[in-house]
Amino acid sequence: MPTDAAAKGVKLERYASGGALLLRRVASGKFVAASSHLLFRATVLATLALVFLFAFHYPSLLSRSFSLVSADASSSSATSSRLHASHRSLLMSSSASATYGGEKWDKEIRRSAKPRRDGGISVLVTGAAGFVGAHCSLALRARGDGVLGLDNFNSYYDPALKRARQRLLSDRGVVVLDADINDALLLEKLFDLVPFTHVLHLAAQAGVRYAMEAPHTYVASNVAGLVTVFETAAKHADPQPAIVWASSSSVYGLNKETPFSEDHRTDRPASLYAATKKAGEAIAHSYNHIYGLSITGLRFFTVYGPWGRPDMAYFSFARSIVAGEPITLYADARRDFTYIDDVVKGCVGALDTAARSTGSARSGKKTGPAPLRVYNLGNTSPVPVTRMVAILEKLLGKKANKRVIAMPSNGDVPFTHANVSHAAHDFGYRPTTSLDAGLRHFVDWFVEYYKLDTKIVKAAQAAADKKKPATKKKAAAGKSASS
Ligand SMILES: O=C(O)[C@H]1O[C@H](OP(=O)(O)OP(=O)(O)OC[C@H]2O[C@@H](n3ccc(=O)[nH]c3=O)[C@H](O)[C@@H]2O)[C@H](O)[C@@H](O)[C@H]1O
Repeated sequence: MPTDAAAKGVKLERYASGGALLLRRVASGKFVAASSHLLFRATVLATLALVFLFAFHYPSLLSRSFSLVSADASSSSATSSRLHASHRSLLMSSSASATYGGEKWDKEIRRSAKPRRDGGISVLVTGAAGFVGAHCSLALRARGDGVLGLDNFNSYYDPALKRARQRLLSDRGVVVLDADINDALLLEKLFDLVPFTHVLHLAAQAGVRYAMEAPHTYVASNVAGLVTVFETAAKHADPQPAIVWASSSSVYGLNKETPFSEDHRTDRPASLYAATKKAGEAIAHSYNHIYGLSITGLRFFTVYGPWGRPDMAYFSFARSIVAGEPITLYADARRDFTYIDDVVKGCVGALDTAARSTGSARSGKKTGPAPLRVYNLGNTSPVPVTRMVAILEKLLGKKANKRVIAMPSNGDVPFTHANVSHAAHDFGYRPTTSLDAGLRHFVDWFVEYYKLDTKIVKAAQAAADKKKPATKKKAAAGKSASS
C-alpha cells in the first residue's frame, strides 16, 4: 500500500504538473497569438516609417529630380569616422539633401558658367572647393571666363575649410554645387544646360598614405568618378568639351631616373593612390582613342600654399608646431614642393592650349584623332623635408618637437624632381616661387585664417628677415621670387 500510495502520489503529481503544463501551453498559445498580432502591427508601422524615411531622404528616386550630395560637416577628424564619411559621401547622399532643377537653379548655373569676356571659355571645374580647384576657379573667373564648380564636400579633411573656399568663390560669382562626380544624371543635366568648352577635372581622393586606410575611396573617386566624367563628356555633352585633369607625380613610383620626365617609366606605382592615378592615365588613353576626347593629364608635384590641404605635411606640421605637438619626419625625404600660383598658371596654360575634341555624342563617331597630352607641373628643385620644417619654424617663431624615423613602408617615395620642359615648351610653364617665399604666403594665410597671434609671427618673420643676406631678403619679399 505505501508503494501504491506513493505511485498514486507520483501519478497525481504528474497530472498536476501535466495540467500546469497544459495551462501554461494554453496561456502561452494565447500569448503567442497576441504577440503575433502585436508583432504584425509593429511590422506594418515600422515598414510605413521606413517608407516615409526613404521618401524623405531620397526624393530623387521618387520625384526623378536630382539629389545634392554633401558630407557630414560635423563629423570628427578621427580616422574611423573620416573613413566612413568619405567613403559614404563618394557615392551616396547624406542627410542634407535638396533638389536640383527648376528655372531659378538653371538660371544660376548658366549665369555662373557664362564667360564675361570676348573669346572667354566656359569651364566645369570638379573639386572646385578643393585646394587647387578653388585657386583655378578664382583665376579663371578673374580673367572673365565662365566657371561652374562642383564638389562633394566630403570629410577627408575639415569640410569647414571647403565651405570657406566655396564662400570665397560665391563672393566672386562662382557657383559651387554640392554634387558628386559619380552622379551621372547631374553631369548630364549640366551638359544639357551649358555648352562647356572645357572640363577641369580636379575632384579626387588625394593623399598617398591614406590609401592604406581607405583603399576603396580611391577606386570610387579616382577610377569610377573619372570614368563617369569621361563617359558623360564623350557620350552626352554636345559639343564634347576638352578635358584637363589632375594626375600626380606619384605615378613615377619606383622610377630612379631624375629629373622625372614624361618619357620615363610609370609602371611601378608605390601606393594605391599612385596606381589609381596611373589607371586614370590609361583610361584617358582609351577615351581619347575611341571617342576623340581631347584629354590633358597634369602630374602635380606636392602642391602647397594658402588655402591648402590640412592633411599635407607642411600644413599639419605648421599646426603641430603652433600647438607644441611632436612631428614625425621621414629621414632623407625630399620633395619638389610646387607653389599653388605656379600650378594655377600651368592649369590655365593647359586649358588654353587644349585643342578641341573630335567626337560627337550624337553620331558616336570621331572625325579624326584628338590630342592626348600629359605634363609634369613641378618646381624643378627638390628640397629636404627637414629644410621645409626649418623654414616653418622660422616663420612661426617656434621650434618643432621633431622625431626622425626611417621612412616606413606606407606607399611613400623618398624623392621627387620634375623636368618641366614639355610644359615650358607647349604653354610657357615656368615655376618662379621659392619654398621660402611660398611658405611665407602660406603662413600669412594660416595665421589669419586660424586667428593666431599675429604679433608673435610678425616678430619672428622680422627677425628672420634681419638675419638674411640682402639678395635673399629681396627674393623672399616678392610673391614670384625665383626658385
Ligand atoms: O605630388 C603628388 O602627386 C602628391 O603630393 C602630395 O603627396 P606627398 O608628396 O607625399 O606630400 P605630403 O603628404 O605633404 O608629404 C610631403 C613630404 O613629407 C614627408 N612626411 C610626410 C608625413 C610625415 O608625417 N612625415 C614626413 O616626413 C613625406 O615623406 C614627403 O616627403 C599629396 O598629398 C598627394 O595627394 C599628391 O598630390
